[in-house]
Amino acid sequence: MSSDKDRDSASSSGPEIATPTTSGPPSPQLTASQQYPAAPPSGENHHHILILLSLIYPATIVLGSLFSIISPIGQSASYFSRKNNIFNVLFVKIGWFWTTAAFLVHIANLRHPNATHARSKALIRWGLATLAWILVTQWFFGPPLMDRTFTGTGGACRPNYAVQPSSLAIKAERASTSAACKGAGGKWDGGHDLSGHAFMLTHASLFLWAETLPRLVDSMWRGTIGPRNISPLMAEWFGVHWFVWGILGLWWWMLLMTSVYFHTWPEKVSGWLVALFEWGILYAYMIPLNPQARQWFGTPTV
Ligand SMILES: CCCCCCCCCCCCCCCC(=O)SCCNC(=O)CCNC(=O)[C@H](O)C(C)(C)COP(=O)(O)O
Ligand SMILES: Nc1ncnc2c1ncn2[C@@H]1O[C@H](COP(=O)(O)O)[C@@H](OP(=O)(O)O)[C@H]1O
Repeated sequence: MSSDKDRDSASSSGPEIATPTTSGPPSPQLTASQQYPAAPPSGENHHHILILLSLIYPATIVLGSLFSIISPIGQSASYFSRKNNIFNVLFVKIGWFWTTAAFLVHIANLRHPNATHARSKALIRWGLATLAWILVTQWFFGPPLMDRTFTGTGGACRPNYAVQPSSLAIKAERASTSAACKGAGGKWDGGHDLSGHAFMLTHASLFLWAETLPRLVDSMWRGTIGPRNISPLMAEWFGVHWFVWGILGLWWWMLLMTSVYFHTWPEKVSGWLVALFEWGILYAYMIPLNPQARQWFGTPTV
């Protein structure tokens, strides 16, 4: 665990400050009535809150999966058990787009004294999260990791000769990705089918929490302990945080629905575990514990 001393010494050579402190200069955009009467939560507090928040996702997978076994509601069809439900089609299926849009709205509104520098570091962190998403779900020097896991554990695209024209059946037989298999009308069958939804929804949520937590905590702190100037605070919630909260809420609900209606236990758990990988290295380990990493990747800020 890094101390605040470490953190300060790392940030003294650059502007990667997690939150404003009483010793640092107040943001020029804050009026006198908005100045901080006491220190807002430190980077170390953010780290602890982030680790606690990350537990929401395995808990959701466990609860959803148990519900699907125990409850008659979980075993019967519902709107959310349909793959073509509007939230799946319009949001989750292009989930990285929505996550990126919410993140961009957040960094466009940073009120850090050196917001340009803070934004460029945030974009580097987004680039790393995007790379992880691409490698797992889109492309890994050919088929993505989730499809390689599937074929590596004995899965394959099985054509249906009874109903498919032979040209399509041959295409299905040769398919090495789930997208190509589906396109050729085959059945992606037999291997460990890591849940792309469990991966993407957890990965995107953890990324958004890590990036926006200092600002969310700071807003909450100013709304309770800090200066009670309600109108700028309301403007902050509705102008900045609404999009992030909306996406985080929707991703949580859709993860619950995936847990209730789709996949096996091991497939959901492996999707969740893979989602922890890049996030865990960057946000749970390197940024809090390694001053050099903070120089390279910056620190999520207000
Ligand atoms: C009102 C305010 C609006 C503010 C708008 C701000 C400006 C927005 C500009 C945003 C630019 C974003 C650029 C982002 C680049 C992208 O990420 S585009 C890629 C979009 N694609 C996806 O998100 C696909 C996500 N889906 C998947 O990965 C998979 O479908 C899945 C979820 C893993 C499931 O796999 P299946 O095989 O389908 O089961
Ligand atoms: N919450 C959810 N709502 C609707 N469909 C979901 C879902 N979670 C998973 N699915 C569907 O279940 C299949 C496997 O998902 P995944 O492997 O990404 O977890 C996918 O079907 P399709 O690929 O036919 O769309 C996906 O759309």
